[in-house]
Amino acid sequence: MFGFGAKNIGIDLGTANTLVYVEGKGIVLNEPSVVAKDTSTGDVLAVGSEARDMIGRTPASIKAIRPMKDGVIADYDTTVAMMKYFLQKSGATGKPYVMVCVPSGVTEVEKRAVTDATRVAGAKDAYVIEEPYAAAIGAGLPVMDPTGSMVVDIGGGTTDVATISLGGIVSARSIRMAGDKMDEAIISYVRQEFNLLIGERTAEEIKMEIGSASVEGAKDLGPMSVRGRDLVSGLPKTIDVSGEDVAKAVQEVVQAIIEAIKDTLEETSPEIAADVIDRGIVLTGGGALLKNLPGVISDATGVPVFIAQDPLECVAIGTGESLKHIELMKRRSR
Ligand SMILES: Nc1ncnc2c1ncn2[C@@H]1O[C@H](COP(=O)(O)OP(=O)(O)OP(=O)(O)O)[C@@H](O)[C@H]1O
Repeated sequence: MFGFGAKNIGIDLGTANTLVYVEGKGIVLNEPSVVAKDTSTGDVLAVGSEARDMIGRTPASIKAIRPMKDGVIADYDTTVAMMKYFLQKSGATGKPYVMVCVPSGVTEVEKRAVTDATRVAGAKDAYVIEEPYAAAIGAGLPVMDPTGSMVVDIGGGTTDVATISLGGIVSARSIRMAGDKMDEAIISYVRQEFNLLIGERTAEEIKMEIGSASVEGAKDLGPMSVRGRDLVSGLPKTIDVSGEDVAKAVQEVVQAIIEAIKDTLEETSPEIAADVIDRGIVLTGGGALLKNLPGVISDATGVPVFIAQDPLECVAIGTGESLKHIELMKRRSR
């Protein structure tokens, strides 16, 4: 922990993870977007990693809450409590100006909820930046050049697809299909195929370890031993899940991501489409790490696909970089 005056701050307020970027310092905090609360008093008991470890393991008197859902605020008061904690933990002592990213295509009401929550959490003032734009900056794409770039940010709650040129978004799509939906799909697949009930943390671990975007490419992945509760006997049970099982489970989400990319490409001008073919599509966000995803997207679109360096940090880095233009951003987001 360290203290600093009112420096500008960038926050990637994600459905799965929140990252805080302090101007001049870089990323100083990266924690799960989870809050544990006492259900009777409403008191906050833990935030971040400590609270995440409680998911699925809390007694009736404690609830582990993920206050963001599908990229937007689902529980306002809990989001404020979480942001306040993260700002303090990042060492913010004065009242900073804060830039927060939001998925493209969110409503004005959803945007206002984010800026209000940030002010209530301690910001002097708050502004928003669109997530795919921040992701593109963080991935090092030439956003200001007269050349088209395409970025696909696959987070926990949303997949944001955008083409960018000359400092602005040319076309964009945001779908509420990303990492969380993959976890849900794995939970229902395991329930249907194996009569086994597993928790969301387990599903996420399975996805990260043996998840694959292509069934073909999953042959060498797994098997992985998975523990849960047998739906018939009600008792704990261990089963083996194969990479192909997981690939089949996440197919619907992968196809939805591909459709969003195709739709966005179809909407762009021939010049930008040509630039994207030349330069390729860049993937950011934690979902970009799903095995075989670049190959599957490339096969479906005919465009080369790359994963950005540090995909989980691109949005936070881009939000932080955009603080350099905070005066312009203030005018733009008004
Ligand atoms: N190796 C991996 N394979 C597959 N998925 C992964 C991997 N690592 C992380 N993820 C997934 O990435 C998601 C989190 O990514 P990220 O932190 O970019 O999202 P976020 O910014 O919190 O969400 P959003 O942008 O929707 O608000 C989670 O669903 C997580 O399970």
